[in-house]
Amino acid sequence: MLQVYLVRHGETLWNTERRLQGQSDSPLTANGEHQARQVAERARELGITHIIASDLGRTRRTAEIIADACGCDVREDPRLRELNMGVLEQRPLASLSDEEEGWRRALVDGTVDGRIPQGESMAEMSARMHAALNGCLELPEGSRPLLVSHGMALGVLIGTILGLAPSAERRLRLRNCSISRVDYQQSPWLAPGWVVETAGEVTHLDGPALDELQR
Ligand SMILES: O=C(O)[C@@H](CO)OP(=O)(O)O
Repeated sequence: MLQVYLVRHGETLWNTERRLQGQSDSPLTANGEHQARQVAERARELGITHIIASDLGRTRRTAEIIADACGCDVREDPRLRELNMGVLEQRPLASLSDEEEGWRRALVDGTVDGRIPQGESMAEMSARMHAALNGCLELPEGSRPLLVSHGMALGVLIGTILGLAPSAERRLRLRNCSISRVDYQQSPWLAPGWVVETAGEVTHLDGPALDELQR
C-alpha cells in the first residue's frame, strides 16, 4: 500500500500579514523555518524516500529543509502550486472591496466555475492536484513520498478524496507545516483508490501554527 505524506509549507511573511499569496510568493519567517525543521525531523523518522514540492519559493524552501534531514533530493512539480488568485494576489485581505470579497467567496460557496478574475477555479486546481498525486503511483515499490504544497491546494485534494465538492476545502484546517496522509489501497472493505488516513496533524510542532485564516 502506497502511503503519501502531504505537508503545507512553513509560515511566511504574508501569512502573518494576512495577504493573499496564491502563485505569488513571500519568504518563510524565522518561525516558518523553525516549523520546517520540526516537520523535517518527523519526515526523517517516517523514512521519507522522495520529496516532491510545488515550485513556489515557500514550498521549495520548506522542501529543502526536509530533504536535508531525509538525505534525498527535491523534485519540483508546478501542479502542486497554490490556487491562482488572479488579480487579488499580493493583496491584504482587509483591503478587499465588497466586490473583490465576493470573487473570493465565489471560490468557496459552490458557485459553478467561481474564480477571481484572471485566476483559477477550484475544480481546475483539483484536477492538477490529483494528477500530481497519481504521479506517485509510478514510483518504485516501497517508496514513501512526501509532497510539499499549500493550504487550499491540499484542502481541495483531501476534500475531494473524501467525496466533498472542491469548494468545501475550507472545512479542513491545514496549519503551516501540518502533516496529512493519504493511502492508495485496493481493500474491498475500504473504498478502492485513495483514502485519507490523517489530515492537518501538528503534534510534531512545538508552538501554535497559523491556519488559512491566520488563526
Ligand atoms: O496563498 C495563500 O495566501 C494561502 C491561501 O490560503 O495559501 P498558502 O499560505 O498555503 O500558500
